[in-house]
Amino acid sequence: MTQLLKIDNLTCRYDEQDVIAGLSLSLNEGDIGCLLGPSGCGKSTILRAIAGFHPVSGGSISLQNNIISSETHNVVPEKRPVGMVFQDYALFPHMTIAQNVGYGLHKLSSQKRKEKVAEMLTLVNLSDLANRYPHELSGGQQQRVSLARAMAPEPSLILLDEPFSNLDVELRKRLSLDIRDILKSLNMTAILVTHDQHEAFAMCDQIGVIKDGIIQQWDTPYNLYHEPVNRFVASFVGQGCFIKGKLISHESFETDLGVIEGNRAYNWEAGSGVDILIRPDDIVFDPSASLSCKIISKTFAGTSTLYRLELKSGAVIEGLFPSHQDLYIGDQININLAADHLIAFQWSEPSSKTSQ
Ligand SMILES: Nc1ncnc2c1ncn2[C@@H]1O[C@H](COP(=O)(O)OP(=O)(O)OP(=O)(O)O)[C@@H](O)[C@H]1O
Repeated sequence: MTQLLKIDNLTCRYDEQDVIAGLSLSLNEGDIGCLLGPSGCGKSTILRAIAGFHPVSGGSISLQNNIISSETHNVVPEKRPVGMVFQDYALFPHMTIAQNVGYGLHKLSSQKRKEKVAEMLTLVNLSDLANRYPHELSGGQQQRVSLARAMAPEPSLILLDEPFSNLDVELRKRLSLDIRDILKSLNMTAILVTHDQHEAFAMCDQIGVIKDGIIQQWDTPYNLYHEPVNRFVASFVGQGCFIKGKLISHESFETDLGVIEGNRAYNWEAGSGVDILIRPDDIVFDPSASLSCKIISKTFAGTSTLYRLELKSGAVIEGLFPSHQDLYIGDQININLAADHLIAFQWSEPSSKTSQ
């Protein structure tokens, strides 16, 4: 695997105030990375720094082993092999779709430009609309044009800044998968900025969860969900809640769900107080199980239903059960814990989301 992008100890500031602090990550060629985090955490600033629109006040950004941004060296945006796709599509309204896609191809002969535009429009499945103007297209079609325009000059890296946020939920889902397929078919490397974790999970190979300008974890979607490195990532990514427990051996805890075994060793002292992350899919409805709880609320979600469950101790957890089994608020039911990945945090760490 060849590394394409390397961000090393990056610091960016506005008005003397650091908004990105010591951020490092790397992305391999052909991978789709994601910057995920709450509003204002610094995602767009990082993307703007990679594109060359925001100066770097510390650290560096390298593309194909060449530094493109540092405190002392800044390659201008138009000289960077980087394409951008914006939230509002940013198409030129007075140009046809074909002219928009061909905009960055002025170095090619007119024949080659025509061929490239046709190739790109075929790729995004819009060949029939080449002579229309942007206002004659739907939002999803305009965003596909925007992607075709960004890809046409064959940049090394595509940056996508909240590209689906103007679209409705169903279209977002479909288009994010379409765009992933298109990028993968060309082995393009890309970075997506979003605050929507479902989009990040569906599209990306690597995701960086960012809080207050600091990257908390840069990892695969699977690891972010199952192996979050801290409480913020555990709370921000996926659903779940924490139950209180006590470490009784390096791998087992005494909790309101009984004694539970982890899949990793914790080197804390026996008796240490911990919060244990319980995902809704870790809880299995099982009439023959010995652990009982009461349903206090339910949210229907199509193929599954999310139940809030109160344990005898008063602690509340969530369980996600297939919706063909309809259970009622107030029902006393029996459950099992089936967690392959048990994540615990010591009480000394600041708590952000607990069940009690
Ligand atoms: N031009 C500016 N001048 C001063 N501060 C700014 C400026 N632009 C952004 N900021 C601040 O920098 C921080 C990071 O902003 P940024 O836009 O990168 O966040 P974001 O994660 O992309 O947010 P969102 O998801 O809301 O777009 C925020 O605290 C924001 O208020």
